[in-house]
Amino acid sequence: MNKSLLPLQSNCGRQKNVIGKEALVKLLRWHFGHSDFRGKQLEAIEAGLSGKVLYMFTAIVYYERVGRDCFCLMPTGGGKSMCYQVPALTKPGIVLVVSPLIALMENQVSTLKEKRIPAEFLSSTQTVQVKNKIYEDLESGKPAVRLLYVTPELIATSGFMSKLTKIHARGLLNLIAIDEAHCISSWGHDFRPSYRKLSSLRSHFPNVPVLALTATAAPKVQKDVIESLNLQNPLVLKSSFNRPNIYYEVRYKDLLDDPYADVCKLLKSCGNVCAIIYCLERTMCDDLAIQLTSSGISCAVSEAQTAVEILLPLQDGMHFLDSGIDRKDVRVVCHFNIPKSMEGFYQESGRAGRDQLPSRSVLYYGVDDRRKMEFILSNTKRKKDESSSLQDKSSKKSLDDFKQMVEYCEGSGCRRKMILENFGEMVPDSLCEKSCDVCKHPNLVTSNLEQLKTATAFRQRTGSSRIYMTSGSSLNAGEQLSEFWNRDDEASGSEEDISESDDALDAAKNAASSKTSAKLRLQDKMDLLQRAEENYYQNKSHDKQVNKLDKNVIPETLREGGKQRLLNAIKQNQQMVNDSRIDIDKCVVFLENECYKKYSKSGKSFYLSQMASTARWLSTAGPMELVNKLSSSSTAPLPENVTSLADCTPESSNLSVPISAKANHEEVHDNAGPQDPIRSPTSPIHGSASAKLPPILSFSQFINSGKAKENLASASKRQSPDRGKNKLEKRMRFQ
Ligand SMILES: Nc1ncnc2c1ncn2[C@@H]1O[C@H](COP(=O)(O)OP(=O)(O)OP(=O)(O)O)[C@@H](O)[C@H]1O
Ligand SMILES: [Mg+2]
Repeated sequence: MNKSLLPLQSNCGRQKNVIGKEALVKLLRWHFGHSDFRGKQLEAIEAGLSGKVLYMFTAIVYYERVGRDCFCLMPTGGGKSMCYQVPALTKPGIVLVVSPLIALMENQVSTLKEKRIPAEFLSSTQTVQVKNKIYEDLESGKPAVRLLYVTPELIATSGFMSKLTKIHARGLLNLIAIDEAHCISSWGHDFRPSYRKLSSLRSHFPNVPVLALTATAAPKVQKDVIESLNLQNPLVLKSSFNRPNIYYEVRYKDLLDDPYADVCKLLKSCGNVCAIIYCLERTMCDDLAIQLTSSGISCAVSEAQTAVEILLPLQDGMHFLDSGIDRKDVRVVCHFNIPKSMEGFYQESGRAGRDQLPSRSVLYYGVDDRRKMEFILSNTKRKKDESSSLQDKSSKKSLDDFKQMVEYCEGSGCRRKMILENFGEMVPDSLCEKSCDVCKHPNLVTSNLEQLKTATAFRQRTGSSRIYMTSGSSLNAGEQLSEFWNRDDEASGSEEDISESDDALDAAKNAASSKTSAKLRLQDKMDLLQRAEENYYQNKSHDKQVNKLDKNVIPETLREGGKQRLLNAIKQNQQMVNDSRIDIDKCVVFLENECYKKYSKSGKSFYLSQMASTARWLSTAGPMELVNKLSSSSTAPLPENVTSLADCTPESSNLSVPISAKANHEEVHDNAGPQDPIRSPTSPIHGSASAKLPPILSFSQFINSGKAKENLASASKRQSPDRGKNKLEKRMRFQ
């Protein structure tokens, strides 16, 4: 059916409730196909349309306003958009919608256009012609557009404000909707400084109702939003935050043999569904992507979001998050690391089941993740406190917020209740109806929590925490690709320097809290880390309770998945693809083998991290960088008989690539001589001889060799004026 706008009321402003409920429901059905309003939608719509209100603007100027300011709190997927889209259909003129994301605006505008509702957005991504056309329409005196989406940045420009003022002067600005209004509050989890500028809207257009919408329920945020937007006597509407169609569950990483495998199993058991996995770091996403791919699950690492996500299945190569597609049928949302706050967790898990069908939220909780996050947050707080004489309220809040998340994971009460109470909603125990793991399997959860306690206590006693290291995610030209750390980082208090050993953690925490220890000497840090590593290896063999030896096995399927990933990374890199000197397959085999050789003893996490870093590096490096890397990695070439990816197993090649230790690089260079590593017959790619290289260093050996080297270097530095050069560009991270 060819829909057109329903006949509109043009007599608004002179009577109370300009357009009645029936007419609004009719509009809803006609344009959006929904049978009735949900939650507080109708009240929010009516607030904006309600009868004339007389306001005193200054001591002597009075003005009339049709409609009332409104603060509307509705859960994710609750239908907030309808609260400003329906009013746009009730009378000529425009509804201005401020939205934080261009992708969101584009998505909503195209959906509205499909429904033949005239909507446009203005953003930096559009051509001048398109923008001019929109402006022409707005200035025409009878604009066709009903919904105009803009960014907060545009509101701050004088050019746009003067255009808006003209529209308003002609009586055509009907409503100002501020979507995701929590972005204005520094208490919120998504603060956007540009939102602060929106406070000017209320004073510029005192008689236009403002509708602030958010799914962030913290009372502090609500107060802050209302004050910052300067809402006048707003109608405050709050819907329940309960998402009855989401089943909440926590899985304990420390009790799982392999959390990666568990995610794969979980997703496979759900069938061919759309899912999102949130991780704390991109490297972990990369690791997961490798695991999922090798398990036959199609996935992609999201580039667009600050939160790193993995999506499946890929639909015609379309990443729905990156393209801003608002999918309603996400069935599973996993958090592979504990989120920073309940607000963030609620928002992200709330992406599941926006179509109201049964869905799952699964949070993988690990004690190590918790410690890492605590360290990051206290370190951030320390830095902020040091750099500002004023107490930083937001960093203290971050720590408190995180505590609530820990309680969610470690508590034995109903998860749903916990979420809702966190948002100030008191609910009866019966509300959950066994739709969280605690209510459904109380005995199992209690036993898991007991085991978790025992395992944690055991590890505390024995100091058997693991140290996970990954390479830095952004490598500058000239930096070496390495799993170890940047020794120059020691004074920076980098958020990435996390110790997992209790000893080391305590020391690191102390470092975070005391000013003097902020300058913790590199030597101390190394000692701590070395001790942690020794503890780890000592205890590993006795660690019968948490037997994780099988974690170190790197199966062939994983290796094949990894090679495929490296191959894809090179293929993304046009320079490499177009360089006829490069034999891509052989490069892939060589690089994967390099990672395998180095990490087959240390474990899967080490291997995956290095593979992920290599893939990232490959996707952007130039051909010469690849040449340099191969030549500096080893003189050991691929055996001549290696012609395919499958040929190159550890047994079939004699590669041993100690790129982690600079000492070895230098030795290798000396042996290799200045050859072109690609063309040379003895190059890693085309060569045939296989040189015996020094053994792979353990972390302790590396440190000791580093110390020896440092002593040598400092002796030579004392003689050389060129101090500060040739620093080891190494970076360490714990995951
Ligand atoms: N009255 C209604 N009846 C049925 N479905 C509705 C109704 N109102 C909205 N919806 C549907 O609910 C879904 C979510 O709507 P919307 O995107 O507006 O939610 P939201 O509150 O803005 O969520 P978020 O916080 O994620 O932005 C959409 O698919 C929408 O079509
Ligand atoms: Mg929305």
